[in-house]
Amino acid sequence: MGSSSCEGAVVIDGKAIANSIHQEIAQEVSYLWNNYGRVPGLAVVIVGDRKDSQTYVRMKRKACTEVGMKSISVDLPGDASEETILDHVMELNADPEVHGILVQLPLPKHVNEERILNAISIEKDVDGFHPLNIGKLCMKGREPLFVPCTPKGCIELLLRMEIPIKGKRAVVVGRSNIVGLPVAMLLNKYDATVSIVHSSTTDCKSLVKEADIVIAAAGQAEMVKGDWIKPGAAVIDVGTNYVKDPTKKSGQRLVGDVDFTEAKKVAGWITPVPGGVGPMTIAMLLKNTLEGAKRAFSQPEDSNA
Ligand SMILES: Nc1nc(=O)c2c([nH]1)NC[C@@H]1CN(c3ccc(C(=O)N[C@@H](CCC(=O)O)C(=O)O)cc3)C=[N+]21
Repeated sequence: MGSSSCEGAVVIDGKAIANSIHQEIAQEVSYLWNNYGRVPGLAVVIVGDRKDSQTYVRMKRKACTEVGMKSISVDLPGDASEETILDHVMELNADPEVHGILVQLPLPKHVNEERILNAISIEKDVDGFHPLNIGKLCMKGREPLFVPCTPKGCIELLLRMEIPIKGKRAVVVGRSNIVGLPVAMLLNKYDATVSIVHSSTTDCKSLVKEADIVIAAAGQAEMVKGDWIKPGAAVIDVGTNYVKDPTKKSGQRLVGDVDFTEAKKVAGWITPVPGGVGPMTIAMLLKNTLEGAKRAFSQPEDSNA
């Protein structure tokens, strides 16, 4: 399970792997219900009506209820003030039925994103975006309370496909706070030798070509070409770029940061878009929420315990 291959690389079936993780989580949720009489709760906050954000938020809320968790929805108008959003975060921080808080990004331009993310209780920071959680992720011998979902999903794919990490060369394309940087730090924790390439790197291609593991997270449609890939490498494509496609009813098509058709011919493993990292991001969000709930339930001072 979890892969298929006819020509070239093994295509990693992220959707199938995410589905089996959902099943594992659903079992743990029913165990918690049977033993504690409580279920994990995930609050998803959305500000404004961006179409892509609404799609992702809908998927997160649906996945949450499907595994038996409680979904708490906070939908605010695009002109909601920073104070209003902060008030909602504070209320969720104090709510004993909420174990995870996700504020969908990007926030409207008038809102200071950093201020909102800093206000989320680190015990409920299921996105893993709080600076304290990111800081611990980077430090030797320290463990954050939560690892960011997309980076955690990339590692989970490598682990479940039994792709070796220790001692291997990994190259991360992109250095965003939510994917590139944390995934590089995680690969470092798993003892890969990690390089990060970005918009100011002079020769991305030759660096990527040395990699046993490539994580493409630059947000540039199909920028990683087939001839950038070392034969047999594992290629994990984090990109979610919508490009114009007049042959589609919607007029657009979702593509990754990797030229899939060409890279598949040389890689050892490759993730498709869609159906690769995307579903894993949601599976890891549920996993983080479950972990947060288990920590809360095992605390004697927890108000509902
Ligand atoms: N606070 C916050 N946390 C996030 O984790 C977060 C966020 N903000 N803002 C936006 C990005 C994006 N993101 C995705 C989640 C699932 C898919 C996913 O499941 N994609 C499907 C396809 C979906 C489609 O067809 O549009 C797939 O790749 O197969 C993609 C992207 C989470 N993000």
